[in-house]
Amino acid sequence: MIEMSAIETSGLTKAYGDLTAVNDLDLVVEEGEVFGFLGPNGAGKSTTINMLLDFTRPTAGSATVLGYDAQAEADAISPRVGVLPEGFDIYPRLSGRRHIEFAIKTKSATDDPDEILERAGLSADDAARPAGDYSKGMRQRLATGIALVGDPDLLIMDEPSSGLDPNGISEMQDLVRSESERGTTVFFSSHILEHVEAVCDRVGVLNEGELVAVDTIEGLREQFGGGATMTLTLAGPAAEVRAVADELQGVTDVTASGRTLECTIADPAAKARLVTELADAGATIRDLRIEEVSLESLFTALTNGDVDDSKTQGGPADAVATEPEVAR
Ligand SMILES: Nc1ncnc2c1ncn2[C@@H]1O[C@H](COP(=O)(O)OP(=O)(O)OP(=O)(O)O)[C@@H](O)[C@H]1O
Repeated sequence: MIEMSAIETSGLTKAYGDLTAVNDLDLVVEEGEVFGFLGPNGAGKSTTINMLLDFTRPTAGSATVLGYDAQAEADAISPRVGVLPEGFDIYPRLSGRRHIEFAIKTKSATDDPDEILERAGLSADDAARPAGDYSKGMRQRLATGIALVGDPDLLIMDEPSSGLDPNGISEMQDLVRSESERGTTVFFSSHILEHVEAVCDRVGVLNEGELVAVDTIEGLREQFGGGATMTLTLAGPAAEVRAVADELQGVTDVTASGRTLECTIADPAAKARLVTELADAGATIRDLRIEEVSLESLFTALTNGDVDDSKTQGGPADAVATEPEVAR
């Protein structure tokens, strides 16, 4: 069998007049991956998804989804893809269960509605109630259930955690994990880094229509972050053992003051090595604190134009990762 990527775009571009919403996007999402598609509001995430689903036609470039051409073979794609759209309309008077039954019928699928409801996290009682009475979280679960109908090979979720409380977010993340375990590829778009990093194998960061980074979160930290800071409290004077830290590869900056040794760690593997080597040198470590580079600052650095000037247009980011959710 030929290796196939779940999503592959090549030079994918969408311009609205003077505005280039998506610019020359080359992206590969492997089968079985949970891929986070990250970017501030207006970065072009929804436009990209709309092109993958043939809701919008690209101005240039092409895309394949599950091996099919997104434009020429859209009919082959839609039955194999589950979509959780950014905004989701319900029929207020229909029960959640009826929504699911309707989706099964429309897709000519053979799913058991109860099984779908369970996977989406809607209880039988809630499923019997009119969807018009649902909370934001319950609506989101219903929309997810609908996306799961037909056992899709690819699940595309546009801002799935938008408007959810922390509990709802963690349920959504559990769902992504369990669908991924079933073998489904998940493409998860969000403007909030934390929501993405908890579930994604890799992330792609989109800014002003351009892909500014694709990597694992760990990889992004190493590539763009200032690493971690390790603060050790020793039993004796830190100056006596600071040479150990100075000489260790992956440790870039060392300060010794009193019994405190503070080290900047560039290579994650250096953390454990530092502890071992200090102990070998006879130091007693009384306490240890590690501060990772904050994810927000990483995301801000990636989307405010100072990572790679040749790729970004500069100018402030439209939004920051910590921006509170606004109801749509
Ligand atoms: N139909 C359209 N006509 C004109 N401009 C559009 C259209 N759709 C999107 N845009 C513009 O394209 C850019 C990208 O929008 P898009 O909705 O893809 O971003 P996004 O990353 O999904 O943002 P959000 O997180 O806010 O949904 C924005 O500047 C938006 O205003």
